[in-house]
Amino acid sequence: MPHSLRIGTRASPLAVWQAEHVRAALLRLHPGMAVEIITMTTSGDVLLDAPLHALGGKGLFVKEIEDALQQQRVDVAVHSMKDVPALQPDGLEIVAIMAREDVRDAFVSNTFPHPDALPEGARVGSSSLRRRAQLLERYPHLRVDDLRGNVATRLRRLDEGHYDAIILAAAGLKRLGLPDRITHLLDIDCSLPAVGQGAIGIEARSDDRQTRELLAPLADADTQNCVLAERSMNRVLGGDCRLPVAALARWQGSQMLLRGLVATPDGRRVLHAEAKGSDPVALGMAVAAALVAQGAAEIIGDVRNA
Ligand SMILES: NCc1[nH]cc(CCC(=O)O)c1CC(=O)O
Repeated sequence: MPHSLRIGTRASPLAVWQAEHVRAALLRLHPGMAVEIITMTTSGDVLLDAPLHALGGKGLFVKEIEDALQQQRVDVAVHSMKDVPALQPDGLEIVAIMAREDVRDAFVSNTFPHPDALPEGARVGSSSLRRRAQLLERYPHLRVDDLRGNVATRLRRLDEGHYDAIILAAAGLKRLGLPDRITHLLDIDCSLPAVGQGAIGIEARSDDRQTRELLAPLADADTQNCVLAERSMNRVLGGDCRLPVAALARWQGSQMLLRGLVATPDGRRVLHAEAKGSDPVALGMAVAAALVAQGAAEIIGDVRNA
């Protein structure tokens, strides 16, 4: 057992909470181990003015941390799986995905109890094309405006009156001890979550066997298979968190049910597909193929070129 381990993470309060969650789990297994958390700023944190989907390059929130991992400045990287691109860089591996928090999106408003209550022209803050598309499909009378920044920043912008409501991941609000800010949890039929939403991923160097073995027990097999299925779908579609792509896998007995969605950002075309299976990679590929058969590749191509 190494006597010390360095965890790299973004500096946002949510990211630090997640890194501390990993540290606490490690210390339960190995009391007395020295686990240091090293925070870093990523380009996703710096480039706050541009809407997320307009920024080139994938993995804005993970790249700098992965660089530190490859350069051995840290031994472990902790990420929100939602922010981890479909393709892994050479030499790095997600060695464990922990048990999932609430996967749903949360509607947060100081005025309106439910999105049904939003009047014509109400302003909803979200920079996610996935959330925008699903909101506009159901509520075409709304105005969806960009909103970036960490959870506290977004809540402050809402409280300052820049928006009538905002949409955030329930997982982030719960982890930060802010569940009271959730006005209404959106059913997955209204807002299918992002690939990997609510799951924490732990990454290490592929050749660092000792660290990998240390981390392996933190994995939750059920969550890991679900996230694997979602990511398998996303990999086929070439999706990342900037695209209007959603997926959620859940266990139903001995099988997973994977639901996938691809939409135009205006919500006028929304493609759905679902399938059941127990092999996560095959399941993801099957749902992706069903979406492609309905025109998903064209929608994604148009968004990329926009
Ligand atoms: N894109 C930022 C991000 N990455 C992960 C979460 C929430 C936590 C999670 O989904 O695990 C958030 C904030 C949000 O979408 O509201």
